[in-house]
Amino acid sequence: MTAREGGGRSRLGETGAALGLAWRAAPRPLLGYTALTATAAALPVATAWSTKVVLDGLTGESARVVPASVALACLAALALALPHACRYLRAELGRAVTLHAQDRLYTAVNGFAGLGRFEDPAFLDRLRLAEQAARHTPGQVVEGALGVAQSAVTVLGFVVSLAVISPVVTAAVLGAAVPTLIAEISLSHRRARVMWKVSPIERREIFYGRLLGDVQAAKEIRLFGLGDFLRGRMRAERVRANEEHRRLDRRELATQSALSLVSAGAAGAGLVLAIRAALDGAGTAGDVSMFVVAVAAVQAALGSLAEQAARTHQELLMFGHYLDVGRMGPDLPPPARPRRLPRGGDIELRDVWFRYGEDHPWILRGVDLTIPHGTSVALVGLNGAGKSTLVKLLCRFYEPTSGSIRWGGVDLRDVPVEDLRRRMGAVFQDYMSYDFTAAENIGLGDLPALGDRDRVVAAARRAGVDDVLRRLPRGYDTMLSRTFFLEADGGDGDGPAPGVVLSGGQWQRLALARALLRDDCEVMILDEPSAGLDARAEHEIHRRLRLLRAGRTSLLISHRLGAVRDADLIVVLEDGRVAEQGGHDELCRAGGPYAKLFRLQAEGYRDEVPVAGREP
Ligand SMILES: Nc1ncnc2c1ncn2[C@@H]1O[C@H](COP(=O)(O)OP(=O)(O)OP(=O)(O)O)[C@@H](O)[C@H]1O
Repeated sequence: MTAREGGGRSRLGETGAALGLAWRAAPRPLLGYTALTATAAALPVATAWSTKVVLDGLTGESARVVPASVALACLAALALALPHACRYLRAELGRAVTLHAQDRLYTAVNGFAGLGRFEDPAFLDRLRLAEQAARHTPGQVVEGALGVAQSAVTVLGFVVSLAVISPVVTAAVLGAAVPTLIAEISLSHRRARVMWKVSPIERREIFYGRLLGDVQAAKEIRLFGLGDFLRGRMRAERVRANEEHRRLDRRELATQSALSLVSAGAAGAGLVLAIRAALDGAGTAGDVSMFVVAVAAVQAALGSLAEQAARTHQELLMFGHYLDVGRMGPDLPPPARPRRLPRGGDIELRDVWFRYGEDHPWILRGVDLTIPHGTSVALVGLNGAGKSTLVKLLCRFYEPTSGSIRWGGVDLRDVPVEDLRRRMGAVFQDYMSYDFTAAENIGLGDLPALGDRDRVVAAARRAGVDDVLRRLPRGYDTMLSRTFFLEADGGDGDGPAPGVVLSGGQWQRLALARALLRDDCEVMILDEPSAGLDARAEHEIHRRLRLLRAGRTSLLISHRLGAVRDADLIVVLEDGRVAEQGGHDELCRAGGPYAKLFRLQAEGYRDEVPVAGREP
């Protein structure tokens, strides 16, 4: 169990951080809310004293019945108005704090330059709890802290009032509240532990829920009849989570019922004593009223104090996850002495070893490779050979486990990662299809060009997708989504225009256009850029890419060897090592793995071409 789950750390720092965040997000609502809470804290004590004076006035023990009655009426009006004002300020505070906290959280998340953390289940659980905490916790901590302060002021006021009447009963009432406080804090620890425990369960449940509603998954789910299977799994996860929550609820029920009995016993005994004292002439009717109100109020305030303290404590445990994500620091250590990437250098991999984690197998086992500047290099190899992994290392999504990658002699680890990525363009195998308009889908490749329609169209032309996009219902402004409407369409009299779904190959060309938008990039990475294209489109794309590659370094991964044969250098990866490299003719002559693969593919094509004059 970690310190976070066990809650062994002091919560003082976290309280300070949450209050600081609330102060920075919304100082005025915070001040207003604090002032109203202070008023609400004093209200019950003032009301009880006014009631006592009125009652004593009615029985002839006091002459201040009229001013006390007026005060009572004013206090009643205030008691009615206060909750509404409090609710408004609380909501205002909550909105501002959520905005601020979420923004900070995702700024921190965007700061993680690598991919490793996003593949770590412990990090994903922490992030989920941090997201929850960002949405609710700072506001609830403020509410809880002020609630605790309010209850403490109320308790103090009544304890003083009660002590004037009976010190013994005061001690008994206070004593009965101590176990409540301890039990509530212990329960809050347990609640936080349960939340940590059910987090992976709930993440899986969310995953199943998303699958069941996902348009891309819908085809396979229906075809393979997976709906009930997935629903069953989702249900099973909820049942498991419910079981954990139920166990906790039962423990709470038992503890809190026992503690309520203790409190009720103390209050009953005190009441008997107060009535007997009044009957014996040792007190007034006002004293009895004061006593009854004070005991009830002290118990209620102590109960509320314990509950607020426990809830705040639990929120702080969750808030710890939020703070942890913010304090994680960079996943890729920034260079101690940053260096500039030289223009136009070769890229060299020197004895690069890589595995995704300590308990994962080696994927790259001592890769030595030079990618000369301005050349086109093709990377080929069987599935799982490590081609995409090598590309991910070039983009510095991960660091080599050992060895180094140099650009013009400069180790990539010595270069700020943003500088490196600014010099690169890429189409990944698992490219993104954003639920945005067609123009935005391309413009995201270079944000300054997002509103530059000429550049967007030029990139679409280069990727051979311009015609397709022009023919869409709203041209480049068509929403490429069946999930969202174009926001600007929301108020149209005819109703919003539905989005459009592109074909796989059209999406792929769009992804290519996105990469090509960065026309000044020095290294272009194309990981299977034509896997989804028809033969004519593939031929056309490769012709265009050859033109575009001129003068810049390109790295092409493809299983279609016909597409890579004109590359300046073909590199064959096998078992995490460079098995051979050279030009197409040279490798064919060598008769190694490339030649075998090429022959295999060529034979496949030969068989499909019917011989003229003969029936197939
Ligand atoms: N994020 C990851 N975490 C753990 N293992 C991974 C990850 N990504 C890839 N691998 C593993 O690394 C190996 C190489 O994968 P990689 O995607 O680099 O191969 P590839 O040569 O590009 O294959 P393909 O031709 O099928 O695209 C595979 O065995 C894969 O299971």
